[in-house]
Amino acid sequence: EDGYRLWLRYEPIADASLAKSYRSSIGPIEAVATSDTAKIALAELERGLEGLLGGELKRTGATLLVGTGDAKHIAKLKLDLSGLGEEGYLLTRHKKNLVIAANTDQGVLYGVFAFLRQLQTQRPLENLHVETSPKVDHRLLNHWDNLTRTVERSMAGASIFNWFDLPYYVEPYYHDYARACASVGINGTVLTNVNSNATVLRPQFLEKVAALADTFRPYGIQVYLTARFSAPVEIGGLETADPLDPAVIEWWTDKINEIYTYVPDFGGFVVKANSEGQPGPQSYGRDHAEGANLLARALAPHGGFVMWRAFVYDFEIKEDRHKQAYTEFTQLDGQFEPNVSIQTKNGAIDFMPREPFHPLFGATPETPHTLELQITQEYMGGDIHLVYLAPMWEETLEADTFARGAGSTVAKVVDGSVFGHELTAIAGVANIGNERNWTGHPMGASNWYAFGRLAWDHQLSSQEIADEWTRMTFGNAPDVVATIEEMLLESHQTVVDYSMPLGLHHIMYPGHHYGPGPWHDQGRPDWTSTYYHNASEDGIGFDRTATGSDALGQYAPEVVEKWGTPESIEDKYLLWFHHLDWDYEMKSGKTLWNELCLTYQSGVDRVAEMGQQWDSLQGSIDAQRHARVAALLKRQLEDAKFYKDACLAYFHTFSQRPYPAGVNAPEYPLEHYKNFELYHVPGHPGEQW
Ligand SMILES: CO[C@H]1[C@H](O)[C@@H](O)[C@H](O)O[C@@H]1C(=O)O
Repeated sequence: EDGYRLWLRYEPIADASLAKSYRSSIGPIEAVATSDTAKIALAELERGLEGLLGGELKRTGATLLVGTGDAKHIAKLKLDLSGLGEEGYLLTRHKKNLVIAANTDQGVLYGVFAFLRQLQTQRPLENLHVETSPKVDHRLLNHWDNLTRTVERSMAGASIFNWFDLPYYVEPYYHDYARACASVGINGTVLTNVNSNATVLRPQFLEKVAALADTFRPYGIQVYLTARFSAPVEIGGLETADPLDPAVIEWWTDKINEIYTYVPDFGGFVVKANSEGQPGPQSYGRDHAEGANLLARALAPHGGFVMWRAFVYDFEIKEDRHKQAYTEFTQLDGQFEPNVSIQTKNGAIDFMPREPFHPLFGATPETPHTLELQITQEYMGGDIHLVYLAPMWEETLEADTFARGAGSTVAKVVDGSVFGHELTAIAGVANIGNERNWTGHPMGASNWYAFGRLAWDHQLSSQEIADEWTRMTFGNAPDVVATIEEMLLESHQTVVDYSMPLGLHHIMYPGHHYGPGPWHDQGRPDWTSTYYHNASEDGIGFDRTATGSDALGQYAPEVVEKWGTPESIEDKYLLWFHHLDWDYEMKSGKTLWNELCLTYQSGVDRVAEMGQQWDSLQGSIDAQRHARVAALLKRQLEDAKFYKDACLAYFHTFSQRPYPAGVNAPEYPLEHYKNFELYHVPGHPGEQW
């Protein structure tokens, strides 16, 4: 399977004159490789150059100088590496020599990947000067992987972590996973699902965790786990998990000390507490801070930290779900230990195709936030639909919270600069499994790649990242690059348009979350589609202004002003905050009903166009990957039509207005879509085993 190599393909550079010029700039490598990390870096560099340019004998340039500032051959260059920190690197030219330098071997490894990326994307080396260090310290994948190897919400096969064979057998592909992560700067991985039980904390499993940690360490990847709050009861034999109970405190302290005997550089925990049925401190009349601090205090002496999730809503429904996290966490600001970060999804509901940024960003000056993004496409077609997510992440990162005046973007809250936080982290829920190409959809790898790149530098644009990934993955032929880039960059808006346009949300089919279910009433409002779209003869949309749930009131006044009226808010968030008449006149001059129909239709049309664009690349891309994407685009087109038809057929029962010209009316009556329960999805990826 050709996709296995991801973006690290190192195919020979096809352009002969470019290859020649590279060969004349890059000669033998001078490096000191004593640590495992340095050895990996050197091997990667040799492998990359060999693949891209051919063996060393073909290269005629001056010595490529690689190493840390204290190595003799680097020290004598007198480079200023003072701004690079622990992980940054410098790519530069010193007289005739090209240089890859850093303060640590880890920085050198990142520098090597970056240097190879220059060649893979065919950038000139004449004036090479790249100096960069990560804006966020902890850049993690979160695996929603269960110990049984099922994966929640991902469709790319079973979990890559083979808990059955560990620690005896360490799969060679763990190295490939770590290498891919390191190549984009990911430096942490949470091995277990936030919904996991406590089993992984048993000694027999800690041995397995240690084997993985040992494998990942030379790639600069720290291992983290999820901590089930009721572990002291489940595996510790205690009667309570009350975070203030001395026996509980002692149990966690011992457990954490024990973990560090297995994994001396263990990163810490992610915790889902008092959410969707998970146990938590509130089960004992305590609050999130008391729960988080229990773990944080025991981790602190070892340097670990806690990512306490803000994705909280529980069986007792208190208010618009949009508001709950803000209500609970703003009250606790200032009460968390310094090694606690609140892990907050990009939006306040749940990884919808598009969400306005979460109002918690900027609202807890004393407590840092780990931004949680979803790389897996839970509500966006799983590993079947082509959706490049970086534009969506960019939208969140660039959103202005106004917490300390204009320019207090979510990115700057997360990177610590708005409130001066030291602890900075960003997490992405992984989309990989044991599919031979890791992600199922060959284009899904673009999201793994983009996550790492953005976590390192949130100022990179989604366009730049798409360009890099496309060149590295499919080659530099201009038509291939231009076509794929356009497909990628428009794909997120496309999925929004054919599924939940104009600020609609949470109207997916329950369970598998793959297809539409706007008619669904699940007996509790926070899970029910009809609650979120609120369609009736009177119109559609969720009034979250002061006349409604007033979730809008949780944002800064500047945001309230912008989003507070249907006239001033961007169309893309309109129905998220406003309930409007079907005949409401949109900015385009069309009625809301007509605009809704036309937007759904344009999403479908765009998928059809993507199919044609992809067909035009036949012969320019290897047959295997071409065929797979072509086949998936066919299914995506069917699905997009189904989504549109089901939603329009349903909304039409309320609007009772004709379909505007240019919109294909649903093929079947509403019942057809309602009865299509499983929607080609064999079970649902949320299943717990
Ligand atoms: C891991 O559980 C997930 C769950 O599958 C998903 O449907 C939900 O919306 O979000 C949860 C969460 O983020 O905790």
